[in-house]
Amino acid sequence: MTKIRVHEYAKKVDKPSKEIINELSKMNVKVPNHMATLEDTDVTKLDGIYKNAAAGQRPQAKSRPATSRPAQGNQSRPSQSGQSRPSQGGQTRPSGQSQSKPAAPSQGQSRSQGNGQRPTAPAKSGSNFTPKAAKPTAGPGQRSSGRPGGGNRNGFQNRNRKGKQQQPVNPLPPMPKKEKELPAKITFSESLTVAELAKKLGREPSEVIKKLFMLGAMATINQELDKDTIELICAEYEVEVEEEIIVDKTDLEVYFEPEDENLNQERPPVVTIMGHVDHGKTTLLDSIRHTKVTAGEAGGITQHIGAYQVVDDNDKKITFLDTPGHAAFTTMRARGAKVTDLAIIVVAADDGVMPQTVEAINHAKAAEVPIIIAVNKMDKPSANPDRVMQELTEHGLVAEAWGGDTIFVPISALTGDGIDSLLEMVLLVSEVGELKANPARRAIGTVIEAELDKGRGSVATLLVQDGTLKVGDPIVVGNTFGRVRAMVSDTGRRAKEAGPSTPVEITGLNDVPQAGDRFVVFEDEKTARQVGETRATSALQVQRSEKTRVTLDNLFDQLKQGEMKELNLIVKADVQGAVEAMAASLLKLDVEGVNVKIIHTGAGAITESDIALAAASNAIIIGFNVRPDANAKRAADAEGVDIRLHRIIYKVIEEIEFAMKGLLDPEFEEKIIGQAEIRSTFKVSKVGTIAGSYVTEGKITRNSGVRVIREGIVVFEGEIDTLKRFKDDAKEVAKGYECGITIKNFNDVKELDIIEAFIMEEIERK
Ligand SMILES: Nc1nc2c(ncn2[C@@H]2O[C@H](COP(=O)(O)OP(=O)(O)OP(=O)(O)O)[C@@H](O)[C@H]2O)c(=O)[nH]1
Repeated sequence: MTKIRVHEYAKKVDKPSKEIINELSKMNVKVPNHMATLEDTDVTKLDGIYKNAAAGQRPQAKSRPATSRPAQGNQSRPSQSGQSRPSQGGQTRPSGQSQSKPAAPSQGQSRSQGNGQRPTAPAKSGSNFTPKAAKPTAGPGQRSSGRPGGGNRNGFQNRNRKGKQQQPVNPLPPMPKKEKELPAKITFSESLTVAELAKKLGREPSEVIKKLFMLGAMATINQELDKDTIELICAEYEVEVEEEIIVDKTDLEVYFEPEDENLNQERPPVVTIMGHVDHGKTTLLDSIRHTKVTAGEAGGITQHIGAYQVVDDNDKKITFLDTPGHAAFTTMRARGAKVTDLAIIVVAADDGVMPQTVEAINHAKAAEVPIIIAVNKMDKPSANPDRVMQELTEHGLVAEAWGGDTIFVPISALTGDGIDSLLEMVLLVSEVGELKANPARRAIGTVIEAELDKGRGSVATLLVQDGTLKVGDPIVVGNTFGRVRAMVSDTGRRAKEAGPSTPVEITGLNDVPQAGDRFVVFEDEKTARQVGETRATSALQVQRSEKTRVTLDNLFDQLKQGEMKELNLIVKADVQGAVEAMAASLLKLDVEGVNVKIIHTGAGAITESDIALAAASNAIIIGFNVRPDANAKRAADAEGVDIRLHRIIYKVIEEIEFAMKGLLDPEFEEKIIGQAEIRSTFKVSKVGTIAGSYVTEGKITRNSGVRVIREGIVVFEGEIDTLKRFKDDAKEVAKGYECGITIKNFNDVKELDIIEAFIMEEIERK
């Protein structure tokens, strides 16, 4: 509401400004002139006097229809109409007095005023009052019957006998507005403007402003109020207030906030086995799986889904993440530690602590995961567990036997010795960690592995970290979504549900998520779809903006480094894990002057869109265990896109490294410098055939390369042996001159052959 000036108000109520100024002065409000602005509080007071007119004509028009029942109005209308009744009854219409009263009910909106005035209208104009009322302001004079007319007349009377009028008017303002009931509670997020708060409270903004003023704060209607002020005002009204924290539904991390701990139950620990190459990770994982899983599952064939669960002799479960052990998979292993409760670090007793042992320790420490050291290969005569313990103290892992708190378990992954006690220790450590989850909640967890399966579509191995995942659940996985169509357990059996710490393979997603992505089950499919789609869109946007940023960075780098080169790669592999491992290794390639940029990665076949991207960005495509489909092959041929297909990771890396080094060699481009036409040939013993030529274009130089062209076909390409002008050797012969040319290792020159001379020029790298 903007502030109103005296003359504006006067116009509104159809009174002279002077009268308004007088009224104000009676209220002890001093205004200098008709241009003065009125405070909201003063307007409210004036409204108390002039409400009838101030309410404007529109409300009257609305209330018209009601006037057709003025007679019954008497019985039917409550309060205000009641007040007007006596006057109607007594003095009948003509009078201003009778109307002045109804006019007064200050805020009484259209309806109530209408009631008050109704009697006048019907009395004078009968049935035709309605149309007239539609043009309210026109002629108050003629339209004495119309509402505005009535209003005016009121006004006259007001003006004429202000004194008398004042009496009845003044008592009325106190007559409270029909105040809306206050709400029991209001909510807001971050802040509210005065107007918004007033609306929520069902009060006039002016009232809230007044309250603020009383509290010592000057505020305008559009002013933002902070949390404290909102609380203060609400306290004044005794209304409960609550700040709503706006939750980003699409942020999956939000769902990982711990819920009510009382509902939590014990859950199996999730364990990752890490260690140096050849120290026995795979053997240990296999050994555990075979002794425990297959023993329990009579004849069951364990399928590889990136994780499995074992049950110990006391029916306690342990989940193992079967992360690949190759050094190139560091990325995935590091990620494995994120969902891991406990890390077993395998150290071969005959080999001791090696670089990757240290790396593994650092990953586990970074993830704040307890470590158990499995001293492996104890069956070997060369096993020296003391050395392992000794070496590990340097990395802050001191064995219990030596006064520290790190558990060391001597084992032989090969013979199975010590594995039971290793599992026992795992359970012991996890008991201390009090691993809990609430099987009753909707599932959340992490993707361990995902791939595109020809028959089944997107297949993802999920680790349920909390809650229970069920077939049919609407789910968002990373930037993909869907409904859990089918679930397969680590033992290859169909499952209907999977509780906390259970790995399970699911189908039903619209796309292939990435290893390490979070998943969340939603209440309904619609929400899941919305969240999934929003995430996919924003991921795409981020990807796009990153791409632009990279280009800008490159520009800067190029300026800085003078000659900066980049190798754009697109990496496709059969499984997401391999994609990531390869991408990580490729990014590590360190060839001076060349930057590797992986512009796109993905699991699945090489597609036409990959080719399009490669063509647009001048990229090479690396395919690991995948092939381009027919369309992609055609497109690649057409666009000249280079696709490298491999089955062994290190070969990929080697090849790219080699190519990168090759890229550093200078690049040359052929430049044709001239042409000569052979006019005659001379055979000279010892020298060979001399081509007597006439230079028709450019020049022929002694050191240029030459091509012999016969009827448009290149018959030979080589170097000049001798270039003579008459009997003398010449360095170069220009256009319009004759010369004798012999070509190295080529004597089959013929008359009318064209000799094209070219040089190889070094070109600047792009
Ligand atoms: N004697 C003996 N040999 C073992 C034991 N554990 C593993 N090996 C052998 O050590 C070699 C390497 O074992 P892997 O299990 O492949 O080792 P890894 O750590 O998984 O190796 P990467 O997968 O290459 O990282 C294999 O030849 C195993 O048979 C053990 O307890 N005793």
